[in-house]
Amino acid sequence: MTGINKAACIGGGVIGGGWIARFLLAGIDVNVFDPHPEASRIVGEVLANAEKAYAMLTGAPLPPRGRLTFCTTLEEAVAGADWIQESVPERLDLKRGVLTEIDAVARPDALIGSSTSGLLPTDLQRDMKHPQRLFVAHPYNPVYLLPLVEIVGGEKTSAATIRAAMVRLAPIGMKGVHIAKEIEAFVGDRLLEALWREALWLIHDDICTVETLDDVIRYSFGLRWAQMGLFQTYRIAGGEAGMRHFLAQFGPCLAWPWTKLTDVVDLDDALIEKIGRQSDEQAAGLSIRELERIRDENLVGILQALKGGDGGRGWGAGKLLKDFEQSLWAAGGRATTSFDPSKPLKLVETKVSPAWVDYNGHMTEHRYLQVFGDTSDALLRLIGVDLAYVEAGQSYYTVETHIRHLGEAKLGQAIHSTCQVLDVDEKRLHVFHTLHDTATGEALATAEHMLLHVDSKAGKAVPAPADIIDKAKAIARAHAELAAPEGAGRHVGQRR
Ligand SMILES: NC(=O)C1=CN([C@@H]2O[C@H](COP(=O)(O)OP(=O)(O)OC[C@H]3O[C@@H](n4cnc5c(N)ncnc54)[C@H](O)[C@@H]3O)[C@@H](O)[C@H]2O)C=CC1
Ligand SMILES: C[N+](C)(C)CC(=O)CC(=O)[O-]
Repeated sequence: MTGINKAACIGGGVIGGGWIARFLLAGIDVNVFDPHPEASRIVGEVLANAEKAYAMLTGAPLPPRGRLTFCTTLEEAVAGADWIQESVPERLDLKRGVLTEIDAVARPDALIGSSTSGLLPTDLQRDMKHPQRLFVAHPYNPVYLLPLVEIVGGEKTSAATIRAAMVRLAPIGMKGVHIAKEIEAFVGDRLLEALWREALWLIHDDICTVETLDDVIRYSFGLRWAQMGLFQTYRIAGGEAGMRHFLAQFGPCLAWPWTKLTDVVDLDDALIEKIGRQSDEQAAGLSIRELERIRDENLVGILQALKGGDGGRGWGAGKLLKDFEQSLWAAGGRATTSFDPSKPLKLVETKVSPAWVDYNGHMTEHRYLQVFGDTSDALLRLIGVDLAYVEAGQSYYTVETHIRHLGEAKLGQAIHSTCQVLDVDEKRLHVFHTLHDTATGEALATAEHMLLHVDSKAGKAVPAPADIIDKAKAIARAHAELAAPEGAGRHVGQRR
């Protein structure tokens, strides 16, 4: 088994809530145990954020959302789960107690991950009867958008557990990295804490305010780090001589008195008050929920930009997103498998993402083509032209497109596309797509395309196989009974 069938989340706060959303939106049923009286409200709010973000992140067909169940005992929550994620507060005694309780009632083959930010798995597994299945699965906030999970084993964790944990992350759109040796705070939080310690000194010593410090990050290396890490960035900074030159030039600076990294600032009342006040000023009245919305929209935009990186192949977290989407398309998800012949096919449902909006405040031109292209792709999958078919050497290429813009699609608006197949022959597929406002049904744009069946290696049009043509013709026959779409056959400059 390489996927998670049922998950249990013990603790449903900031991180537990993020895990719950990640699992549910990947189609996995989740049981939750959290004694907090408002746990279901808090989880509900995180889930609502996650759903908004996913609607903007991807047009790929997500599986039906998993079932969410709040349980009154830990035992009830853990029953039947094959991945149990502990996300209770960061206290060794509390986590040990909870993990030992999980261990006593979990399925023998269940994997048990801890979200701890820095505790050693060896310490966490000390009292467990089956410690071989406990590992650290350290995520990043927001768990539903940031894909990384640091997987760390303790002295008693089995190699099989680590392998099993790693393979189960890809199907939920995450990237596991196995940290070879356990160490407090692993890799990510080691780095973040070094930065955090130095940042607190800079505020303490009145070198800058929290806002200036954040500006220094987000207008410079913060942007770089989303797409290349520290070492690849510095390799480039070494110029043509690369990393070795970089180390020769900047290595000696490490011995200069640049940092206070080894000292820990005293977070006394005065410093807490100073940081709190400056942080309030920086927030300028925005609530945590509003800041989360802005953060999520920005992360969606960055992930989408990275999906188009490296010449469209996708780069880093964007490549991971692209691969995840391909697996969603391959799995079919919500894609139409049977169709109602009395209507055009409804093929793509999505929301207008922040990265799609232009200076006019509405969806920019090329995103229309993107949605219409996705609509053609969905139609092709429906008639059997899927990734395996394309990899085997044949495909359909779009050779002509005419888009009409009839209305405006605004940020966050729910939209969907429909397709009417106008004509099919052995090489050609003539389609008419319409983009609708989902709330009103209003047509926002139409696109008419001619697609040609090609042998990709030979680079020339060839007849499609009979089974593909038969499926396309069955749809075209049904669609021939519908009224011809208004606007079909129009060209630019034509009188209405
Ligand atoms: N907040 C962050 O940025 C990150 C936190 N983490 C780690 O995730 C874990 C959870 O942290 P947060 O979600 O931030 O804390 P949180 O305080 O938001 O949530 C903790 C939740 O655990 C619940 N809880 C307490 N005792 C419990 C018990 N015995 N059984 C079940 N639930 C219980 C609480 O009611 C609360 O809802 C910690 O280990 C933390 O280090 C990891 C990555 C990032
Ligand atoms: C502050 N923190 C140590 C809990 C942060 C993390 O563990 C990871 C993150 O999301 O920054």
